[in-house]
Amino acid sequence: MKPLDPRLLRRAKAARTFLAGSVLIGVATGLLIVVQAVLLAHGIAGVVLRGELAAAVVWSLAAVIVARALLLWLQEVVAQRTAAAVKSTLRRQVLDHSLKLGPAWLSGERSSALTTLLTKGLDDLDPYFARYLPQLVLASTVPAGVIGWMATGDLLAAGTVLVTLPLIPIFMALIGWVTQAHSRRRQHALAVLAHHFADVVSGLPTLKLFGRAKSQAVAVERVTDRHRVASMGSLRLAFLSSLVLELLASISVALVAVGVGLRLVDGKLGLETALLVLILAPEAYLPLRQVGAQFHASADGVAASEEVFRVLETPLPVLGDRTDVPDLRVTPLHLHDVTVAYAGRSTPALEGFDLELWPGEVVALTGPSGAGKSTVLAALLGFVVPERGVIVAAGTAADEFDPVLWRQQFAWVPQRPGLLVGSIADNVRLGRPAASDLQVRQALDTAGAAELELETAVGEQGKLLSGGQRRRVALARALITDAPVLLLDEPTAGLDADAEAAVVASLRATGRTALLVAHRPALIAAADRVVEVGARELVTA
Ligand SMILES: Nc1ncnc2c1ncn2[C@@H]1O[C@H](COP(=O)(O)OP(=O)(O)OP(=O)(O)O)[C@@H](O)[C@H]1O
Repeated sequence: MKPLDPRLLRRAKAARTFLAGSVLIGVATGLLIVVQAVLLAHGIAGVVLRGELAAAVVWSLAAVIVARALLLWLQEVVAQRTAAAVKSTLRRQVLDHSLKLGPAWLSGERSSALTTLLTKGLDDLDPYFARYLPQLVLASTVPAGVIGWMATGDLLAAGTVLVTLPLIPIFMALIGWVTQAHSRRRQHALAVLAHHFADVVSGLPTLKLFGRAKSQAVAVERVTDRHRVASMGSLRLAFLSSLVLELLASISVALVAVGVGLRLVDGKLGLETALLVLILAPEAYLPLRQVGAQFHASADGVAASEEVFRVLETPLPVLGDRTDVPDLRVTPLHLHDVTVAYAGRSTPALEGFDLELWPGEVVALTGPSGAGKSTVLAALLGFVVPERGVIVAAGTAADEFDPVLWRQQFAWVPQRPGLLVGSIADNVRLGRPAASDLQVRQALDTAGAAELELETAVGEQGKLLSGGQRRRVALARALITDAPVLLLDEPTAGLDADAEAAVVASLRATGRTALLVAHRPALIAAADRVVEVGARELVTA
């Protein structure tokens, strides 16, 4: 684990400003430490040798202490604000990047692990900014100033500190290697715990039905235990390494003290200089020791930020930028030899697929489960990039167009439509935010959802609605757009025969081009053409 990840500075502007501010505060703190030691040594020597304590020394000492307290407060305030700014910057960047990587990438990630990373994971960066980084700056500024000043009074003591001081970073680096592995293990254990828990909670009704709820409780216990063991391991390591660093620093200070004491007795060193060296010696080691201690507190945050960079460094697909997207109301679409392979799969999900989609026609895609029907829709929407083959509109490959403008040509109802918390009307309006209540009502009626009230709550992921109702709300959301092509993945699943017939009739009445993934005979029969995915041949209905 690097003491300071340059990517953090590169990605978050707030971190750069903070580091610059910390260096200024670090230099000022170093100066104040030396001034404080000089004043203390002068004051104590005055009392011991002359029996007097100058008021100027007392007041100056008080001023230095107040100034140090103010610097500490300033550092804390700036650090907390920086941590908040960096976390929100990283969160925004990860969300933006995930959106650009698209649904195909997201489906390969564990959403619960990503959620944990963006919430609790990044919160672990607080101690990194509030404690570790300021201490790291102090560790690289204060010892230099302190040793330099010591050298002006006692070269031998300064030499002793100079020789023993590097031992601390060497031990810290050794401990760092071990800590890194521990932190990764802990982050992994936390991610496993998060998605295991999320899976169990979402599957609780099924588990109860099959009488497996108790055994899952045992599994959750096991995963929790693994997280506990990993956390305890990290704590053990933190305590042990603090012990080692404290011991090293104490022995080093003792070495300096013995030398100073002997020379003081021999009369080779004045009392004031000896006091100055004795006061300053621990100050040289303190920032390094503290850095070691804070390193553990922030290791989890750094591990989380590494995970963030893994996401941010996932290369984005090359996106087209042409804005002259043809109007698919009048332009046919051609899919030629389209082959799509998902990462980590040995066989392509869709192989050598050909299709012509003419304006206004209703085409049904059929084929066995897993044949690649949904993948055809994903390829049209640009969510997956074909490994081979091309999608062409008006003589131009679809991937040359700006994807946002290209997708405006389509309205999509996926197999599992994502509904947001809010009312039915809110969800339908996602298709056209300015739609009036009347237009929302009409879209719902056309989608066969006449019985649904506009203000009915849909709940999280549409959980307050039945499966069929969710699909019809999603269908209404697609219909209310003015997209010329409808891509509908089993739009009538969960509907009874009458409702299905009504939906099919109203789909036709819109006059738009529709590509339907269809299993049910009524839907297949209603299409102008049926294309079997996986068969590479067109069947006319
Ligand atoms: N994100 C993904 N990552 C890896 N493999 C995937 C992904 N999505 C789909 N697949 C695989 O690609 C193949 C085609 O999937 P697709 O969903 O297109 O099939 P489908 O014909 O729509 O199936 P169904 O009728 O069951 O919905 C399947 O073998 C599936 O396991």
